[in-house]
Amino acid sequence: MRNADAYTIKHQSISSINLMEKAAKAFVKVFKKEVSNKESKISILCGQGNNGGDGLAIARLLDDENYKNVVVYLITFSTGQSEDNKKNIKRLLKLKVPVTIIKEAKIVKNLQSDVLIDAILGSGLNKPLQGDYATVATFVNGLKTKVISVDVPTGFNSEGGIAEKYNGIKADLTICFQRPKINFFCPESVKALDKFKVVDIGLDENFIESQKSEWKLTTESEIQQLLKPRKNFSHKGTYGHALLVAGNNTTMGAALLSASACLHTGAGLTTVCLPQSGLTALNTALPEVMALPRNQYLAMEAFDRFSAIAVGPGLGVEEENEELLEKLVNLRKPLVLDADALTILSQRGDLLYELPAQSILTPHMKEFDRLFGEHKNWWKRVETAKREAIARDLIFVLKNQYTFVCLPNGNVHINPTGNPAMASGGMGDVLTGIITALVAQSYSSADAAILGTYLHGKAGDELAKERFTVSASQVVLQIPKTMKKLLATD
Ligand SMILES: NC(=O)C1=CN([C@@H]2O[C@H](COP(=O)(O)OP(=O)(O)OC[C@H]3O[C@@H](n4cnc5c(N)ncnc54)[C@H](O)[C@@H]3O)[C@@H](O)[C@H]2O)[C@@H](O)CC1
Repeated sequence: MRNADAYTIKHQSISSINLMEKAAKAFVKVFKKEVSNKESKISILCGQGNNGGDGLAIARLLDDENYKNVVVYLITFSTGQSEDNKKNIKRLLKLKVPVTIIKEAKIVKNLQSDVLIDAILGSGLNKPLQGDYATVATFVNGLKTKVISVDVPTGFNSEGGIAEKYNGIKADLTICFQRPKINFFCPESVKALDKFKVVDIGLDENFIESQKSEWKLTTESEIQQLLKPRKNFSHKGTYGHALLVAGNNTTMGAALLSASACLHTGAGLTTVCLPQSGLTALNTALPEVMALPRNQYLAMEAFDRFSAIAVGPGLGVEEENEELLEKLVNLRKPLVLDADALTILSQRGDLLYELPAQSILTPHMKEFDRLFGEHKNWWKRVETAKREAIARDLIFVLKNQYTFVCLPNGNVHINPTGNPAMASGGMGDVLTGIITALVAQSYSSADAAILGTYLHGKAGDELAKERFTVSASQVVLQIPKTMKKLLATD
């Protein structure tokens, strides 16, 4: 963003002070919707850098908008002051907005306001908060006032691991400029923010897009371009034959959910390789789906006819399933590996390192750590996934509210869809079914992982608009509607 900032200033003949003005305007536009009462008591805490400069410009713009009780507190714990900060203080001092200089943290302890705007430190943070800065953050967090941060909460680093003992400001809302910070997508960010909104401040988009970055936030238009419509004169053979090796006596539901997701995501044919005890349930619940009984007579030739094979949902970790997984790995065709298949792999390092290229692994945090060891935080976990994806030509779908899809080319696609209403059993089985259906329909492993993850979350988001919780079966039935809508708006 700093490069984009500099590029925009140079190539669009916009001065840095005007860019700051644009950022402040974009902030105020969202702020007005969040805090519509013009009588609200608003305290703005400003630092001495450009984040503080934004805060000063915001104070002036809120005054223009007739917010009647705006008070600015200028934090002067450091010696330097940025040029644009100086310019904005001059502009502000022409108005009647009260400005108090803060030399000691204790003044913040008793601030009386309805809303506090945090513009102390932004993306310029270069070390953890210490001394008075840390004390101010502690006092702000104790105020029980709604806190809205400018660009990033004070003390929160935009990239890299989030400290286990975060000591910065906890914001109710962060209004962030142009692009979300990568750390917003790590679960540990809950220590620093409840939600964030990204506002366009007019940085050069072509330049941003041209910048090399391994981080890609999946967008709806990319998904619309990936998604292939059904073809004229097509038939079931056109859309592949998916196999799910799944289910066990007490976990047959996982196999059914996966198979149902596969069917509804458009695989031409779906077969489940399951124990005899699941046949009645499968035939009753999903008459469209075929069965391949999983017993001692199962020959590996039976696996030749499938265009995609997933293994793991509700499989069980018994010896015979471990042997079957080994045989599947030895077929040397890409696999989709989930749940118990991942558990088996975590005990069979030899198999893990023999996985066929382009296989897709869909672990949640615990499954991932069982495979590759404990990780201190999500940043480190994603680093490992990136490294393993590159080294072994694998795709990792690291499940989380914002799932990270790590590809063999080193890119990490952050999936923006999905929500807490979906946090319930069976969701992972559904995701496996969706991804497998896409592989069966000839999507590359990378595209199937990116697209499948997006569709899964998007279907859940559509359902969550009207529901407190969303079940896995509901997501399955929503998938065809979600796909249709995405194509319709293309
Ligand atoms: N393209 C962009 O990203 C734009 C950024 N703007 C604003 O500029 C901000 C970045 O401004 P700056 O680079 O001036 O940096 P900040 O305002 O975030 O920080 C100011 C200075 O504080 C010092 N500092 C860092 N960590 C500290 C710590 N732990 N304790 C005490 N002092 C510390 C550093 O020397 C830093 O330069 C953004 O967050 C955003 O609010 C906007 O004004 C316009 C456009």
